[in-house]
Amino acid sequence: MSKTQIIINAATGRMGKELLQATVSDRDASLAGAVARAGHPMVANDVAYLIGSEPQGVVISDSLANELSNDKVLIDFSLPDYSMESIKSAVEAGSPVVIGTTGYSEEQLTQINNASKSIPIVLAANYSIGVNSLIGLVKQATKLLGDKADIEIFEAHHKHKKDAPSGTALALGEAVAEEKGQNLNDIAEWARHGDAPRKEGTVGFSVLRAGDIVGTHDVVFALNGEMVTLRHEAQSRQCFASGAVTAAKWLKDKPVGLYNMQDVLGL
Ligand SMILES: NC(=O)C1=CN([C@@H]2O[C@H](COP(=O)(O)OP(=O)(O)OC[C@H]3O[C@@H](n4cnc5c(N)ncnc54)[C@H](OP(=O)(O)O)[C@@H]3O)[C@@H](O)[C@H]2O)C=CC1
Ligand SMILES: O=C(O)C1=N[C@H](C(=O)O)C[C@H](O)C1
Repeated sequence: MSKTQIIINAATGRMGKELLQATVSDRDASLAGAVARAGHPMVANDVAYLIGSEPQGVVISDSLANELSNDKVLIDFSLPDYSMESIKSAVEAGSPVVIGTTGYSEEQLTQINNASKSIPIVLAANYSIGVNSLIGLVKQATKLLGDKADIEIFEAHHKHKKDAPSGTALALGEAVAEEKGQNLNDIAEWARHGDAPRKEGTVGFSVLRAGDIVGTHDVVFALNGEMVTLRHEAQSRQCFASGAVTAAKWLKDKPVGLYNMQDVLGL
């Protein structure tokens, strides 16, 4: 079986570097390109400078369009506006895309859905096997306790994270809402301040941003006198990066369409 050729977008980012490392370490993948912002000091250098490895023979480019082709899978963990431009380039080139970026608007999500009519796309707020298993556990707990318990979702991330709540917290909230047969927007309490008692049947969200926390998510089911907490704690970014490379290998020969990490893992 031929190796999956992968292009890493936003290669100089926290996840970009982790994705380069995961790609070069995977025996069934080959790093076919790496892209950074035009003017970034790393452009025109070998990716080895970003991951502290032997030279890889892959020079960091500042033009995504020049790197893309339909036999290469793009992995994009960047920021929503730039990511949308990148997905447009992928549609023009016919390249499959694994999207890890979070914080999209409803309109951007609709555009991604439209793009998936031309190219295969995996979209997931979290590529770790742990979080994707947690989603199933949360559905099960909601089935058992959802009509009796107060459900709260807490997430903690590093101080540089831009979007809140995290994409993963939203996906966990969607899992609860789906199991309750409701829309998340109808039952979510996004913030509390001042005179703000809990409303029956809502799902409360709380967010912490501090230091270099990689990512922690709790889903709490609180009853009178007892509480069940389901927690995922990422101890490094490796779990996200290796999951995204797994998704790229899975996506390579798939028909056009929009997939998620549950599809990739067969969960
Ligand atoms: N799905 C998952 O499993 C995970 C998702 N994420 C998500 O991935 C995304 C990235 O996270 P992280 O790596 O921590 O963030 P960083 O801020 O470290 O990286 C963002 C990258 O995007 C690049 N970028 C942004 N705008 C542009 C632009 N206009 N042109 C070119 N490059 C651009 C930045 O380049 P520059 O530095 O030059 O500005 C940077 O390399 C976030 O949305 C995060 O939530 C994170 C972890 C796991
Ligand atoms: O920005 C991050 O770091 C992370 N973002 C993703 C999210 O928004 O859920 C996944 C992970 O928690 C790390």
